[in-house]
Amino acid sequence: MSDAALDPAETLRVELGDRSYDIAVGGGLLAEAGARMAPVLRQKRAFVVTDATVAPLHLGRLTASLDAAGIRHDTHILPAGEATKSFAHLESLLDAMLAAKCERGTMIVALGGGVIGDITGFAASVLLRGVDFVQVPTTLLSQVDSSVGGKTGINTRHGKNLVGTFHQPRLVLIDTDTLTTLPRRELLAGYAEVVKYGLIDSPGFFAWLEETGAALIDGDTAARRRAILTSCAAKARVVQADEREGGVRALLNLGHTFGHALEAECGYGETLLHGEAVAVGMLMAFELSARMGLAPAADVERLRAHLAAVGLPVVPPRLEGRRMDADILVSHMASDKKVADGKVTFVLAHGIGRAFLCRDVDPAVLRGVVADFVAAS
Ligand SMILES: O=C(O)C(=O)C[C@@H](O)[C@H](O)[C@H](O)COP(=O)(O)O
Repeated sequence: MSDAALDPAETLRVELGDRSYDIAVGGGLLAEAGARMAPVLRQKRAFVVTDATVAPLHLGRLTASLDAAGIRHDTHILPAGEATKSFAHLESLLDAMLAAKCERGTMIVALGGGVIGDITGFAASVLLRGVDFVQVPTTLLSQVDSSVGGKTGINTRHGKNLVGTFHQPRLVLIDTDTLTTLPRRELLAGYAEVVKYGLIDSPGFFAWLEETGAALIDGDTAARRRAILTSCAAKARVVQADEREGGVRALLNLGHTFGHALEAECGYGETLLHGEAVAVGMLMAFELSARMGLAPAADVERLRAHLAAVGLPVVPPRLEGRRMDADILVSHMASDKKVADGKVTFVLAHGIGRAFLCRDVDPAVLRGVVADFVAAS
């Protein structure tokens, strides 16, 4: 069933003063993209960025809608995958935008998953000192998380997303029908970020996911839409309260300090997808909380059981048959953006739905948690 068979698209608003924008969620929205973008265009011109996987699936519908709305457009296709979030691809993308003679009024459109949204948003934020962009996320992960909130960036050899900007989109257009072509592994990776919102401050949502998660993953369109709307609303609330991560926004990073360390060790390839790393990372954060006497062990087991039940990883992968090195993983955490005065701020939890920030993690307990997860791999 297409999501279009449900109610018409629903719209949320991210209130950020003159940087406010709508998030439209519904089935069939790609076909309406041109008309929906029209009110936020400064000129009838767009530059669409996508990747080699998404282009054959969805680019035609988007460009047809731009044609129908009389919006002239260029397109640029990047390779698919996390490795695309690099200085080299940023340079080639900016070069293509300049070669196409993009102007300050040209709308940059990111059509794809988190990688495309992050690098395209970054390019838009520096092109001609900043131009507008629209997020058209096509993966569950980008629909529930990365397309909202204005974090853009690329990875460097020092770590994940270490170079980037805050640059809010002018519109987020979520066509839930794009999930029908998403490989199950990608869908699951995005589902990890959905679970994250339950863990942060919504135990009722987590309980609903325990009931509904499997059906959602198997294709229940109403459940998918509800999960996307709930996640985007939760993210919008946090971003409105703390746009540039001076405090509470760091809660959205639950699982990411561990997750980014795992991704760095895996080399940003197909070995471990971002959402998979976040799944393992969230469990590590809960285990650390429990070992510090801050969270009930029963909640750690509840989280482990749910992640395993839907098919997400609960231990780090092996690399070419070998276990990762716990000390190297801990050393990656020193590059976390939440480091202040040389100390990492961790997102821990007093239990499901009760995340908080903690600056006082005992290094020996942390090392023990990482070592035990690695040993279980
Ligand atoms: O939007 C945020 O803030 C988040 O932390 C959401 C994360 O899920 C997302 O992966 C984000 O890109 C990570 O940000 P980073 O600052 O840790 O690179």
